[in-house]
Amino acid sequence: MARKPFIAGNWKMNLNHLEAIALVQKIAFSLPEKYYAKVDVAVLPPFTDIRSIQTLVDGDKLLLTYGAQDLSPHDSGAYTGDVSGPMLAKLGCSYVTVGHSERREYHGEDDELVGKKVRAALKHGVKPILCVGEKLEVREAGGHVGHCHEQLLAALKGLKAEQVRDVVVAYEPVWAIGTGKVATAADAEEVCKALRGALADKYGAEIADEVRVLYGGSVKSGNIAELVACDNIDGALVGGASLQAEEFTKLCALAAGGPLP
Ligand SMILES: O=C(CO)COP(=O)(O)O
Repeated sequence: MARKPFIAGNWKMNLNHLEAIALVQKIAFSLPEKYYAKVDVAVLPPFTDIRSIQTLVDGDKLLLTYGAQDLSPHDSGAYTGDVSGPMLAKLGCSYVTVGHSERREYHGEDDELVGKKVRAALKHGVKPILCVGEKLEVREAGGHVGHCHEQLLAALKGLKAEQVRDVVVAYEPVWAIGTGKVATAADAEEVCKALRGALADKYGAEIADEVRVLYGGSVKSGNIAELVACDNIDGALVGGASLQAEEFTKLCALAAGGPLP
């Protein structure tokens, strides 16, 4: 089946709500509506920006969607500093990243917690973008496919096949994030193909065929075309390049198959 490419901009801890409005306005202005027939585009800003973006997207009826970068596994309660799935749903979030390597590294998130967050997102109709990826030493030892496979299945544990349809998987090799070292298209395809294969074995070919598998790690307008040309790479989770309107627009247009606007 032909999966529609998907480009998600993970802003990480960048841009206040005023800067967020300016960036989304620029993207909306420079990427004409016709491109959205061929590519889905989302931005994933910090929590403090989401309400402003919701107002802008709703007010101007933009085709771009948005989401968050994390959520609590709980729906409400005494969890100081956390933000819940129902809160994100109320803000119109379509997506939430879960299991990003920066959360695994700086907040000690393990596969069990990541799995709880995946379930919390699905419960409230927010699609989780489940990130998996190996560190450099794992790749050098040749363990990358096995490592990502394990992270994927551990986070999806307990889900019904029907629920897995709504999960987006993102393969983000840790050594390629923010380093300018992009995995070659062949390296990325090897893992994305294996992840889709694991989904097919566990949940059936039909579901595996539908799930979008993204690549992330130093994606730019200069390398997006060869990545999305791979059979099993359905788009990208973009960090640094998603903070520049012109570069991000170019990248989205190329993922749509061009031409540049
Ligand atoms: O972590 C990433 C997206 O989630 C990738 O970040 P960069 O595109 O800045 O390498």
